[in-house]
Amino acid sequence: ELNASPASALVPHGPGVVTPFLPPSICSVLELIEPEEVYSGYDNTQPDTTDHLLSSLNRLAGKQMVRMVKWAKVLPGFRGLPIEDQITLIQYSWMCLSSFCLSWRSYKHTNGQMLYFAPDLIFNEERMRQSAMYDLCLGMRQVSQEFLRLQLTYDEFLSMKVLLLLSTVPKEGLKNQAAFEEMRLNYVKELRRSVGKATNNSGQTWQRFFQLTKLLDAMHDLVGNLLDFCFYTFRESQALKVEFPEMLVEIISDQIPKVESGLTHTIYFHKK
Ligand SMILES: Cc1noc(COc2cccc(F)c2F)c1-c1ccc(CNS(=O)(=O)C2(C)CC2)cc1
Repeated sequence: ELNASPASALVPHGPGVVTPFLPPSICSVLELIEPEEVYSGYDNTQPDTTDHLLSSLNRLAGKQMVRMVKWAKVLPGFRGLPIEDQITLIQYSWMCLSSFCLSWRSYKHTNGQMLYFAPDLIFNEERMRQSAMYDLCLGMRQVSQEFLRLQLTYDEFLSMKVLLLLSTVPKEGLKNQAAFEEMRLNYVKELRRSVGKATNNSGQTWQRFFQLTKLLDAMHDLVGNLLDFCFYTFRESQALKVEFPEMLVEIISDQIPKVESGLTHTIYFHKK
């Protein structure tokens, strides 16, 4: 239990004064390790053509992936998993994590009105249409509007994000399934704690926990459609003139066969 404060760990503070040493809470570590916002480097002097928008999104996604891997490596509990399981979990959940962070930025910066991919790449309705992903963009904007309706807190967002990293696994199980399940349970408890804080542990706590876990389940359906679009664009990238950075090429080419041969399993909180 990462949060328990061992009574014995009292730090003497000069003669007679003892200040209890409390390990940092999980939520304070999650806040500390959260990556900074990334700029896309979008060239606004160029026209908003579909290939220019999508290639810029891909360049941005590649930069985000570098920070996502660094984040996972310092995520409490993640280092304790076998390296193969770490790679599998990131490979299976990168689109889900990227979309969830997009929804949070869109909620925080535009109140869910636009898609805030980056400070220099914000999608209004016109760009959503131009991107050839209008419906996907609308779906993502709905998630950020749900954050607004719920007034999602930062700590709830951070623990939900870790649960998304731990929600898509190989059908035949991970190398160390037990270690994974223990880590996942710790973050379900962490989400429960964050929800308790957000509701002042009132009678609303369980209702809110239900709503947030429903929202996590809904993310997977939206991201499934995004992945279909991603795999299509990736396969037709030459014809569509959409560039993919090396980081994405590696992840997507590894992920396509596994997803398309049904080797992945998504863990839902609620039955369909
Ligand atoms: C960056 C970034 N910030 O959030 C997201 C995920 O969310 C969405 C991405 C696109 C449309 C949406 F409506 C989303 F909600 C990304 C992101 C960008 C590109 C790729 C891979 N490229 S791709 O083939 O999927 C594509 C999109 C270029 C066509 C993967 C993630």
